[in-house]
Amino acid sequence: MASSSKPTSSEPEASSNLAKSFADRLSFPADKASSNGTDPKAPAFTPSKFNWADEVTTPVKESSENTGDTEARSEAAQPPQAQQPAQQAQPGHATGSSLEMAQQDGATTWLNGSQGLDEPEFDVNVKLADLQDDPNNPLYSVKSFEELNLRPELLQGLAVMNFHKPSKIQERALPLLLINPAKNLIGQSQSGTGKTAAFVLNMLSRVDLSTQQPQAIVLAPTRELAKQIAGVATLMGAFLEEAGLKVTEAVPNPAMRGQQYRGQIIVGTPGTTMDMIKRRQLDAKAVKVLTLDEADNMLDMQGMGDQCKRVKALLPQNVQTVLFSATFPPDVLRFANDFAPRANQLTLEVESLTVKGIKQMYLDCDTDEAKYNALVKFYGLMTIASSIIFVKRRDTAAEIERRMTAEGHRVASLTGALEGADRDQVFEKFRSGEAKVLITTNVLSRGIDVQTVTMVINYDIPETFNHGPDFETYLHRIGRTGRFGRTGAALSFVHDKRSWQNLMAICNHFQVEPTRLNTEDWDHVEKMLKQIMKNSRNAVPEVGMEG
Ligand SMILES: Nc1ncnc2c1ncn2[C@@H]1O[C@H](COP(=O)(O)OP(=O)(O)OP(=O)(O)O)[C@@H](O)[C@H]1O
Repeated sequence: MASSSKPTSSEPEASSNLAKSFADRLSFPADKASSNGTDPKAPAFTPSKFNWADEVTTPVKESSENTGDTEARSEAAQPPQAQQPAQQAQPGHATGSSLEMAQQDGATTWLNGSQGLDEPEFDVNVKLADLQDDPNNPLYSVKSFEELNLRPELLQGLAVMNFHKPSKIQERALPLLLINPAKNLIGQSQSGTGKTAAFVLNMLSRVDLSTQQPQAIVLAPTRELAKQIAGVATLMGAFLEEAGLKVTEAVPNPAMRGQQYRGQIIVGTPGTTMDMIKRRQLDAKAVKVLTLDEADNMLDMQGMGDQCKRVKALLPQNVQTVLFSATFPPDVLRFANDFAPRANQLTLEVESLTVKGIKQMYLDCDTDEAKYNALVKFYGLMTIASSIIFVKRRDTAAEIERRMTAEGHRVASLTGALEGADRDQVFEKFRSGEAKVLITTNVLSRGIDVQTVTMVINYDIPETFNHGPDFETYLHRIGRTGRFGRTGAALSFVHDKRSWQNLMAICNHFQVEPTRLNTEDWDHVEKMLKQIMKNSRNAVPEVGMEG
């Protein structure tokens, strides 16, 4: 539901007005004197579990290295290891097994195919095919992949993945990407709408398979996301393997020390990719496509912008530059235009950015410690298929992991404190379903595509460095659920004036009105959650896109 007021800045005064206007509408004190679920006088909590997992959405896939723990940013601490998630194909020599996987053992659901949808109890009105028939939906498509003159082997790959029709971003971006002579593209589309397939198909269409010299490079902010993209390219190109297709990861990996990086498609993090080119382990002379996924994050000069610029400077001048993200804040968009000059652009208005299938809620707590109690109550209330808890700091992640494990929950925690092999292992534990709850920092806020995720929790509201609201991170975090037309829920915890103001500023920015869950009455919370999920499943998402 869109609010009528226009988004404003994160300045304290603007925020407190916002908070007040929300408070008026939601009967909630703007100064957050706060009511609460930790109140000893609150009605006794009786956990009559309902099974969220049964009721909500679907299957599994893959993952992401980056951004922001509080203590450490980014890719810096990413040593080695190339362990692949059990279900993910081994880039470079993947295809036989990936195809087998695609054809048996429920792999089609893992491959996200539209026919692989395992419809939840309330999901009667939300069928992927229906969503792709709605012109207002970002998944809408009237055209077919066949019309794009793709290599026949790619059509076979798409069919195996159960990609029957292109989504709106694919339908619009692909003709622009595939045009000859190649043109640069800046593409924006909501989270979970299929941007990966768009840029992967472009690369797979352009590479010359008679040589294994690198010809296309994708840069992603995290180890996990690079691996995920490599997995998609390998699967989509499975039928080209015989013709010589090789997809190679450029993430920290001791096994590659001194080795040559071969393969037409290289998917890596910017630091490793740059190092490999500089050390001449990666011959970039023939590279004709450079793609940046999560491009606004990648071009952020406080983050990886410098590394990306340096990689680009090492490539041939006429390289096709392709930038994709769900978010392009205006200042980054200007920078993106310098990085990808004269690019065709597909962008969205800010009010179109949220995925309507994601129900947004918040819980009000008295103190930081009260948030933990509320978290535990919340998890006691229902069984959630898979969920991600986003926190600001590594030590918070470790503490929640310790306490939830002690309470018998199957949790995993992945922060920048972990390195290569350990990261892969923890993430695989979550992706495979062995751990139902992933506790993480912003390191995994972007790009991860694990379809069983039905709930995202903002234990800490995402903040910028100066403690203002971080709009983009919020959007990417909640976008870990509600993938490709599925429904999901996002629950944000507020506990003081700043967290409250930041959340309200974020909601106003994206013109959404979050539902307040009243922690004074957990039975009521349970009823509301049931109702919310039921309604969100019956709602048909409506989002437009500018051409
Ligand atoms: N045409 C299609 N038909 C069916 N499923 C698709 C299609 N295109 C993409 N998907 C599936 O949709 C899911 C989301 O796709 P993807 O990860 O590319 O989203 P995204 O737009 O890159 O999201 P984010 O902004 O979060 O990175 C994936 O599981 C993918 O396999």
